[in-house]
Amino acid sequence: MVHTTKLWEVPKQLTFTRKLDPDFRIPSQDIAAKNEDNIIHKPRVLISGSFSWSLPEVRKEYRYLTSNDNALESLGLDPEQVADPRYQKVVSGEVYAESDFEDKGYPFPYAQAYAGWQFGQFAGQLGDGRVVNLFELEKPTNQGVRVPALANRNKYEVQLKGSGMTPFSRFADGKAVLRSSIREYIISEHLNAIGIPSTRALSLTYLPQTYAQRHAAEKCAIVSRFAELWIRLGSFDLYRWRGDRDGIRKLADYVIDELFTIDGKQFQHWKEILEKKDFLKDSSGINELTKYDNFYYETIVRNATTTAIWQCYGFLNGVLNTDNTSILGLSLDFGPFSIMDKYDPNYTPNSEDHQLRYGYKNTPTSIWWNLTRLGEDLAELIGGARLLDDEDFIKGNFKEEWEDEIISRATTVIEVGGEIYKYTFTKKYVETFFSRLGLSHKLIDESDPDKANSELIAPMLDMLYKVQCDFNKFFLVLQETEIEDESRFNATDIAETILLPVFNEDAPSRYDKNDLIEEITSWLGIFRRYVKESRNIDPTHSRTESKLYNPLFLPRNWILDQVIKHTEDSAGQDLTYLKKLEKMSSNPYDRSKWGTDLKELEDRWILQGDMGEDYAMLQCSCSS
Ligand SMILES: Nc1ncnc2c1ncn2[C@@H]1O[C@H](COP(=O)(O)OP(=O)(O)OP(=O)(O)O)[C@@H](O)[C@H]1O
Repeated sequence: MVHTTKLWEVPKQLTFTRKLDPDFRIPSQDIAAKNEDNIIHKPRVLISGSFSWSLPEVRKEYRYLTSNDNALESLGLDPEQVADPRYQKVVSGEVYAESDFEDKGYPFPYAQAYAGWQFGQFAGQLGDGRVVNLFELEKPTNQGVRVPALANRNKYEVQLKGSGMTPFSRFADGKAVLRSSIREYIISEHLNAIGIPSTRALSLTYLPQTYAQRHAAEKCAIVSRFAELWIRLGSFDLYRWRGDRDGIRKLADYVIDELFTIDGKQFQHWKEILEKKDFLKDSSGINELTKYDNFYYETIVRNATTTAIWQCYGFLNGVLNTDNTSILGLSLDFGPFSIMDKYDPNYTPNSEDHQLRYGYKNTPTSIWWNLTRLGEDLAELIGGARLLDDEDFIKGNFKEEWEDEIISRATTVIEVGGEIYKYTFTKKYVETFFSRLGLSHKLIDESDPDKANSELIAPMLDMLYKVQCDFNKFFLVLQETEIEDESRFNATDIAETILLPVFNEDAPSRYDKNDLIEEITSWLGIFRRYVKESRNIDPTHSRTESKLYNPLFLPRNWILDQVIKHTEDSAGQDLTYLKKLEKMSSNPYDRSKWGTDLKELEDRWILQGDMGEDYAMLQCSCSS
């Protein structure tokens, strides 16, 4: 579908600021516009309120670099407009340097308040320290993007990252460097294109005269990005910390009304997903679910789903604090992320995460840990189901005699949530690996998805750990390998001649090659049985469907580093590498969209694990 809408012409609104309370020091946009004592950019702790009005800081020079075609499509925007200065001034925030921006239809921007648990410790108030939220855009009716329809909001919230200081900047500078901005810009759209729920990135603007001190002085940039909602688990942590019962309820009602309600009825996506399981069967006291219980379970199911898909693609965020965990289960905030090159449960891309808290094997438990904090934030709402209409409860006149009942019910709701999380995670994990292996989901026993995990997937990962081949390439090679034809199937041959070269023979291995061949052969036998059963149970299913799930290209760390260096060295003048990476990572299943330029570079970038040890399993720091 060809869109003709121009960004500077579409109606723009804000819902968050209408439904939630402002910082009481800046109660109106007029006061923010006066900006006495630079209050909209000065860090401080808010004693109340969900947001502060703020404006992007004005920079000396803005140089528009690029926009993502899939993102333009999702927003229903005309792709031709990106060359127009009116478009470029919106996505860089430059338009807000003009005093008449409100007359032109742009609402006054704001920064959200939130808090967070970081590496297991409560960090107090955080908030959008280098982000301003600009406006909402209606989604076009025909969405051409291949992402699970998790959210049901008919609009996106657009914001800028790296746009300067806000009341939430704490001790930092409000800036984002070009390096981290390129990384976020590329990975957001790559994840979305793979089919992993994610916040999205629309554009990248370079600030050639703005520097930030990181390891060295680095040039800065601004990413414009969008999501159905930018609320994090940490948003709820803030109100609990403040002891603000009314704030928690308002925020929960906002999320429920905006996201989990269709035609006035609360949407119970989680119940549809878990149709076959009755999690409440053995839990006395919570048979009647309130809207807050449903909201909590919805958030659990969405996060379990996303976490499972991350694991199947080896994606690691690197910093999964509650302020980086989305209420909607979107991948969010891309710092030291990576896509794991070789299967290693102990891998973390974050060079500062010495405890491996956010390493591969600890990711599912870390997200559940965060969701437990959310359960505690919501404890009075999920525990006080019987009291939800009580006037004293609503007004926050808490009575001691309620306490036991609230604690007991909230504990049960959270415990049931744990079961829901475990089951949803396992089911999605097995389903996603089945898709990558070209197997029909009909083979999965819904009452016990773990069975296929222990029979097929766990041994596969064990084998991949020992063999240390490239994780993604394994699926690509396997999907091209004949498995079913009896006359052509010889597991040992396949192990030796087809799979072993992929298995990086030169890499040092603690395991004997013959033992490895035996293990591969044995696993191929199990896999072959699954392939046959898959065809028997679901004759319409074809193994080639795996091509829709196995990306031909991944933006690995070394590729990102190369593109960043090339773009930085040319001071943002030579965008050829960036544009090439953008095309390949936004269309990872479709080579025909990669363009005809830089073919040699393309050939190197798709070598997957064959680049050698120096290019694999790289780490980076949080500095951004
Ligand atoms: N350079 C900076 N200037 C101001 N605030 C910052 C800066 N870097 C990080 N922060 C703030 O510190 C907190 C944690 O930072 P983190 O790196 O997780 O988030 P972020 O990448 O800035 O933002 P987001 O989560 O919105 O992508 C956030 O509140 C963030 O706004």
